[in-house]
Amino acid sequence: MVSDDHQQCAQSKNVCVIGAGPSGLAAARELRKEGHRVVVLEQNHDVGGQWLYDPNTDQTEVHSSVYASLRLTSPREIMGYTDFPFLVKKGRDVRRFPGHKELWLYLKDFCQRFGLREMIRFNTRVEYVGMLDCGELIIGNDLIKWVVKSKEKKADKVVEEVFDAVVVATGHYSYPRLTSIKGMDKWKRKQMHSHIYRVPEPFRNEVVVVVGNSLSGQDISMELVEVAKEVHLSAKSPNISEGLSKVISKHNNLHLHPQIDCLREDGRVTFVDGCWVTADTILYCTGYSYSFPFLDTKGIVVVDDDRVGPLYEHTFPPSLAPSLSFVGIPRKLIGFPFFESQAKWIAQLLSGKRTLPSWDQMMQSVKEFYHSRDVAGIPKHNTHDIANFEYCDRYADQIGFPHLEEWRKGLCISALVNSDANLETYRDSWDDHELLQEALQSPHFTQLNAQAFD
Ligand SMILES: Cc1cc2nc3c(=O)[nH]c(=O)nc-3n(C[C@H](O)[C@H](O)[C@H](O)COP(=O)(O)OP(=O)(O)OC[C@H]3O[C@@H](n4cnc5c(N)ncnc54)[C@H](O)[C@@H]3O)c2cc1C
Repeated sequence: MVSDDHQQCAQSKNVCVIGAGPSGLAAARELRKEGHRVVVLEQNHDVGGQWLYDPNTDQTEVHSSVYASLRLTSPREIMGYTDFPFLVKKGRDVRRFPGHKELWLYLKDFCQRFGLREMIRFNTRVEYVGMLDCGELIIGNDLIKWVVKSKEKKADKVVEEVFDAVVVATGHYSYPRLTSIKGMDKWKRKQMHSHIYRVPEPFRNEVVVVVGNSLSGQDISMELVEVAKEVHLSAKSPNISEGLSKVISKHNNLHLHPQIDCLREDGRVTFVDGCWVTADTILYCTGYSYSFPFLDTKGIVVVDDDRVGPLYEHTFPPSLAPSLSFVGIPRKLIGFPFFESQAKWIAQLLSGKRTLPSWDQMMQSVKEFYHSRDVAGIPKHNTHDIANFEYCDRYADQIGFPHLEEWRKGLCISALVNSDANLETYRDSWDDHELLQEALQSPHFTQLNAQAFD
């Protein structure tokens, strides 16, 4: 284990990071590097967040939505943190798109390498975060302090602590986004969300309706067809990818339908085109909602139709910055390096090395961002979908963080294009060999390779 060099910073703060998933780990590391005193509170028994697979779905609250067969949708080369490549390791899952466990092991290696575990209190769930009542509310400056109440598993006692700053890194793939369908409450057969789907076996010989054809909907349908009697995939749009069309034409028991119109008490599921099937199970692959049940900001930060706001650059609520921040809110970007850039920014703001724009400027920026999304016809619930490398580079510029390497961008796009055309095979067969060579010959792999596991 080699710990990072810690800076002596003039304004060292007591910081609580909530969550030890990929974004919380990046935050903890950068905060400590900057000289802050860091405590990470993690409800689970280990690091990894989504990547800590949890086969038990019968308990009331499960964090991870990862299913047993899940393999990465992005190639491993683009997944790593900027100075810790996600290398192929002997005796492990060496595939380019490895299974979920390999990413979990990578995150454990990351913690080991940089000595992060010592900052983490495991099995400790945060139940409340709120501003310390200082008599009057002092908004927008350093004097806000935060009360964090947490509870250790199997202990009754709630521990109350006060911090100078809180970084929320609790992820957003754990609270199912449920659709509302006519007759849903009266439909007596099995209805479940992909959040608690793990293996196909319980659906053997069943007729299953899968709602939603996003990544999980497609993946799960593809494995269900091997055991279920029939799989009926209900998609919002009739425009499906070439890859999905190929899969459907290959399997006699996989059928595509439009949206569901209503559910009937006798088990019928009727689609908007009038077709119907009698199903045993409806599996909702309808995505996830942002939720921070522990967070009390007196209404300053709210979640409105999956818009968490107002957040300056998806990270800081202007009225509470920099003492309250969020890492990992944006979707549809290359996650780990972005989390690092967010973490660095937060750490440097807290130490006083950098300053934020004025409250007015931050609010104006948020407003302009919302307006640009409205004009582009992007629904509010997709506020945090970035899908834009330029945004990541602009974000990085604010703190002098390196831009995403061109090969990272290229490999990300080639995987997306390949999955679109070859849904069933893209994780095992590809044609981006030149880009891959470029990546493997880049400093990320050639210079950091030796350091990563020395
Ligand atoms: C099915 C699925 C497939 C995915 N595939 C990919 C992929 O191929 N590539 C990719 O880049 N991303 C993928 N993702 C996205 C994935 O979520 C991110 O890679 C990453 O895990 C986000 O990290 P995070 O730390 O922000 O959140 P998480 O990984 O969710 O970690 C949050 C942590 O916070 C903890 N926590 C939450 N609430 C509390 C509390 N109250 N108190 C204490 N601790 C708390 C949780 O236990 C958890 O450890 C996938 C997600 C899902 C669900």
